[in-house]
Amino acid sequence: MVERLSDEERHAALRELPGWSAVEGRDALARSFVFKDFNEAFGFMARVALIAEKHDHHPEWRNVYKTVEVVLTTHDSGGVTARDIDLARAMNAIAAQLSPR
Ligand SMILES: C[C@H](O)[C@H](O)[C@H]1CNC2=NC(N)=NC(=O)C2=N1
Repeated sequence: MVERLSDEERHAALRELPGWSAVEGRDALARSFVFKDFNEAFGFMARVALIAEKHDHHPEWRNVYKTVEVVLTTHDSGGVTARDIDLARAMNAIAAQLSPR
């Protein structure tokens, strides 16, 4: 099983992850992505889904129109691990490709 990150490791990782923050009362990370429209939001989810399957690591997420709310945690480990940091980084990269700011 993958080890949970320490508070220090999690904070250090979050500093390198624009848009992500720690969830209150739970060992998890969260970010909201807002896209141009539903098509972009769903395109984002489709791309992320392929990566999630490939790495066998899946987000908790919710889509409403052009917004995708994501929570990342490693269920098997009961908290945030390097697997969540990797997926968060991949999500930021995909989102940046879809709607560059
Ligand atoms: C059996 C399978 O490998 C596990 O259940 C995987 C699937 N996807 C997962 N996703 C997440 N976020 N955490 C996990 O612990 C996890 N475990």
